[in-house]
Amino acid sequence: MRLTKIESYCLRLPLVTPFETSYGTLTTKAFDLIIVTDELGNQGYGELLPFEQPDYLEETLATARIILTDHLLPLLTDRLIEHPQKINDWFLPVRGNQMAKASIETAIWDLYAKRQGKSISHYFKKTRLQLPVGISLGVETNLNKLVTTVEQAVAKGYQRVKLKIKPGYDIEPVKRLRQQFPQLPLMVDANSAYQVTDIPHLKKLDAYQLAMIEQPFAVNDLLDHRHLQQQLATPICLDENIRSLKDCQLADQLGSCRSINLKISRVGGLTEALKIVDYCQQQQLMVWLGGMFEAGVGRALNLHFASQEALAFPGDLSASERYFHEDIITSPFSLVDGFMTVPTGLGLGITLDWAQLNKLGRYRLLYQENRHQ
Ligand SMILES: O=C(O)CCC(=O)c1ccccc1C(=O)O
Ligand SMILES: [Mg+2]
Repeated sequence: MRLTKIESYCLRLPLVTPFETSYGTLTTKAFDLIIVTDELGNQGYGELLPFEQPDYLEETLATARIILTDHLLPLLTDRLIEHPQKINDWFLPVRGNQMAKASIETAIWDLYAKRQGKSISHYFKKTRLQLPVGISLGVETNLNKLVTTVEQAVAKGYQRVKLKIKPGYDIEPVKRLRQQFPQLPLMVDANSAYQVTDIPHLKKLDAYQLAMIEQPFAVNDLLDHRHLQQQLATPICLDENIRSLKDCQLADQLGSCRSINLKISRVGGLTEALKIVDYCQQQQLMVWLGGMFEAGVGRALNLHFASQEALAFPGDLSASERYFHEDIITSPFSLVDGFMTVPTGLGLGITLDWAQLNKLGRYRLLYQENRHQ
């Protein structure tokens, strides 16, 4: 197949509740919807997901837009695409910038699946149609409010709770939640807020039967994580550290973690994400799906991907209404009786809400084939 047109809609969706992490507070999710069209008129969709600030990872939405238009699209637009698995290799001249790569790679996977008359799940192993999911909660220093929020999440059917922590807000909220919810699958995420000198303090978390502690140390620090894992009974989960299969192998073989938070965008797309799932299965390393405040298109992809039996632990995969007042697809995803349903239909199995896109988005034509060449 050939790409004849590449378009984007720049969007800014205000969050229903501001989300505080160890590094700052997010009030609006800005992202681009990428739309690719082939010579038969089929379309594929992907989300460009970096945050506006370089605080979670180095990439920002602005840098990713430049990488995409100036460096990635020229590697793609004149080529015949036989299979989306090839795209990662074509992108090798561009170092890093995984989220820019993933936006277009995932859009092409969607296009490819539609062209073949298949659901995207067709390309994954052992998928389910209904998924138990988890919720990721920001810092809430009023512990009574925190307990109420968790009660509400549990009542809605979320089956696992992740709490953001930071120095000065860690043991107390965890202790309180454990007292109130003795059986709840609970975990914490520090987003790199701690240092190796905090190890004695972090070891206190072992007392609360946490499912895991996510990314306590710096984004590129496998040695300190290894050091901590050797002294900690609770599994360490890596998020920011893992950008590729190689990163995953290195972390695993060093003993820096026992679990991987896999985000399709953070590892450069579906092809690499699928390789990571295979590796984790072979090595019996736990792997589960994380989130980037995806809107309907990214969330659909996440649902399909997380439906693989290999990702048994409930992901950061909440209903759309928990993040946004309005979405960009016609049937935003909801939680029913504690489960989310994977869409059926071709490709991602969703329908874009064009009225919403035109109302909320700023249109850009990124590429159009010149037929007269
Ligand atoms: O619900 C989600 O989409 C994931 C929430 C989350 O924890 C998160 C959100 C934004 C940036 C980083 C992270 C993270 O997993 O560290
Ligand atoms: Mg994380």
